[in-house]
Amino acid sequence: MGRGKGGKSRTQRKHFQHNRENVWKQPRPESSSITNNLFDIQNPDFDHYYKEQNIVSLEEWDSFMQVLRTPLPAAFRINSSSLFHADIRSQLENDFAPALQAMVDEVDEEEAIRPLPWYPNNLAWHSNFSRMQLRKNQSLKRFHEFLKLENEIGNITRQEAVSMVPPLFLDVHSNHVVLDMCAAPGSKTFQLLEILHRSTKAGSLPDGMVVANDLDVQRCNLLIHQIKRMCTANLIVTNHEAQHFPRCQLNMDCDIMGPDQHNSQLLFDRVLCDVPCSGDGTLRKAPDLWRRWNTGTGNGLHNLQILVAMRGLSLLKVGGRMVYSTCSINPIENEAVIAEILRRCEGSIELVDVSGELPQLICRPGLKTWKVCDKGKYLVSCKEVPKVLRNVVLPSMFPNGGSYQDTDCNSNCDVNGHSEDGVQEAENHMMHEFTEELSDFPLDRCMRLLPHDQNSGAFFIAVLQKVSHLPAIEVKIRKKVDRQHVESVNQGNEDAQVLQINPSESTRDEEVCEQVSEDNKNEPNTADLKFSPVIDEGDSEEAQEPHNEENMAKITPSKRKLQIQGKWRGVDPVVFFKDEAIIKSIKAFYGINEHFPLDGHLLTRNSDTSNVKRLYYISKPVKNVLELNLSVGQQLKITSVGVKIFERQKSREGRSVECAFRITSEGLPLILPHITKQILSASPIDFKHLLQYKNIKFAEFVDAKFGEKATNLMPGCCVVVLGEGNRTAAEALHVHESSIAIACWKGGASLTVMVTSIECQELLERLLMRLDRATEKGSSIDEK
Ligand SMILES: C[S@@+](CC[C@H](N)C(=O)[O-])C[C@H]1O[C@@H](n2cnc3c(N)ncnc32)[C@H](O)[C@@H]1O
Repeated sequence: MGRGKGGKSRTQRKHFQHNRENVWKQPRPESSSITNNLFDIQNPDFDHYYKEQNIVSLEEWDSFMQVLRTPLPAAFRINSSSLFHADIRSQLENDFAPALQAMVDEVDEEEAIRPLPWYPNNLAWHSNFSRMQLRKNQSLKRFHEFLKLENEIGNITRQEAVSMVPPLFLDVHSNHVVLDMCAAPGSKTFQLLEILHRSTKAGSLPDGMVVANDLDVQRCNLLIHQIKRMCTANLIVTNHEAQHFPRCQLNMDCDIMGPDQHNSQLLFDRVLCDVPCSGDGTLRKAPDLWRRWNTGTGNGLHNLQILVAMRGLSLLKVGGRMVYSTCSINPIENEAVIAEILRRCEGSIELVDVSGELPQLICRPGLKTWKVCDKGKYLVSCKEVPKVLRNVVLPSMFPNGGSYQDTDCNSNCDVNGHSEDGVQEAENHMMHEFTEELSDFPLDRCMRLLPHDQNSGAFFIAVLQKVSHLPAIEVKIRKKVDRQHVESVNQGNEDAQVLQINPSESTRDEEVCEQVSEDNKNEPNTADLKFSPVIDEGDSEEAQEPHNEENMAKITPSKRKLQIQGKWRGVDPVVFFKDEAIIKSIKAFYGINEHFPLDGHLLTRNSDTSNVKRLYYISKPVKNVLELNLSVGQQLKITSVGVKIFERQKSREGRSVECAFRITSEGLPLILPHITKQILSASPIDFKHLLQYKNIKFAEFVDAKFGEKATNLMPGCCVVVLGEGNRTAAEALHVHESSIAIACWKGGASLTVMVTSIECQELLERLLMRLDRATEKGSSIDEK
């Protein structure tokens, strides 16, 4: 195929330089991108604030700011679960890297593209081009097209380099149940799923799973769209406020989880807490943030961040790990949050030193001291905060925390140091000379990634380990609900076919405790509120939460109202599909072996099970969670679950065949190793023709035998595997000759491909590249 090779062409180089100049018009680095013409890339408040915080030493300040003002180089990750990940890596190493390098050699000393040294197996790449350059520069067109196509297909994910770090520190194993609390748009969820699937053999599914949650429905949909490319049966997507993520806790004596799963609450081995933040670590990517930057944003998010992190820790198993991360530079959203949760957890949580885990990653220790700023006023201790500011400046923002109850100092003074009786306490805070606080916690174990260290965005990461149950923390606002005599009744899940999702109209109303909603996140609640939703496993009020209607009468009316409202509004129900006749017909038609259980693993999102259009496959751990969720009154608001595996063929042809359910592209990789009928192996040339022409008459296949076999298939859906032609599909799969396969429709006289055009195009290109390589290899062997 006529793909460009790495040779240096003078015209190309000239063209590249010309285009590059078009993009980077101004002298670097002060204003080095088109975007920088549009936005003011400075903000005196930002400079002042971060100089006060000693984010970097004064000697480093200029280089820090210089890099922060340049556009962010694009980075991307090869999805290790893709069939073609090795092909793509090799294409980058052997084709794009030398070709792009040849273009930039005389312009720049930095490598055009290179693998990120700290990311395993050369699967993550840094490019020395900003997104804008990739879009505008003609010479980069081929590379840009490649990135776009592979991203769409799901072979790569375009993601900021530093954002790839948190999942790596989570130490996920294939049997872990993982919660991604603020997951959308899903780049880290994707990574977590990849890690989970990494060590599972073809044809089997991991014992673990991911619950990806986000507050924003639209962003949840983005995540679903992203992850669809992954074809996983081990994911549930939920839509809750993370700080009120349901506990799904059963009465302790129940053991509905089966002998291999003793938990009666949905607890997690790993939690990723990538909280909403002010995002000033992304200034290189979003320069409009310069204009909007102010200290209020971080201050306003601090309390929500604590609540989300505390909820995450309470849902974490003892011994489990949680990673807290933000793309903010601000210590109020970072170290202050970590210090506060360590304070609240009283030794049950440890901050882990992971500095040796990714030795090539350049990171700096977390800060141990910082200041709180409100509207230009800098405060070093909560004792210094005047009464009028106590709603916005919380004690938890200071290195040593504290409480306004413990301090009467300044209590009569307003923000300018005026006391209530009108007498000015001149320079009040000066008089008291509060000393800067230094946190006692080992906050230096937190990690700060800064832009000028490795030409990236900025990020903050803290790794936390739960060493024992959390202490029960005082909840002031929580209404008293007497549930002592309430028995938790576990409605037998085996006869409940329909999982009609949780009886509550809104997540906000779901719990009785005080909460900070997304809407009022910039207005922190009363500062001395020792609120925390933390009541750990076992001693939680919710531990005895009743879920049958009889018991509803014993709890508060408002709670009862919420519990019996029916399914979540606007969300499709999750229904176990149990139509034996259909399941039997699918099994028989495709000859699905017993290693791939369908019973209990198929779902629909339609309560009218007589008219099911799509069937979703779920893995065993997902099944366990759904069953638990059913038993606890369907607390989870599930927007997506499992992988679409079968779809009813609506056409006239579909109605006349023995099995109207066709295998979907997403479901094919999952079921492929388990089907024994309706499957054929095609020679590369016939496979290629199928992708090229989409529909081929039986008589027109190059391999006449293949045409014959295709004629003998039952009418309806079938699968064509790329093989060497003379093997059966089962043999082809068995010898790992290939797991490249496509779903087709066997009609009266021809085979029709049932794959989208873009997938066909990508598959065709990959196939042609492999054929090219095989031919090259063959000819070099011949030459030898
Ligand atoms: C930093 S982004 C997460 C990025 C994501 N982890 C990724 O890697 O693609 C923060 C997310 O938190 C969500 N969010 C904001 N407030 C939330 C809350 N109270 N509970 C759950 N999610 C929330 C936002 O919708 C946003 O998608």
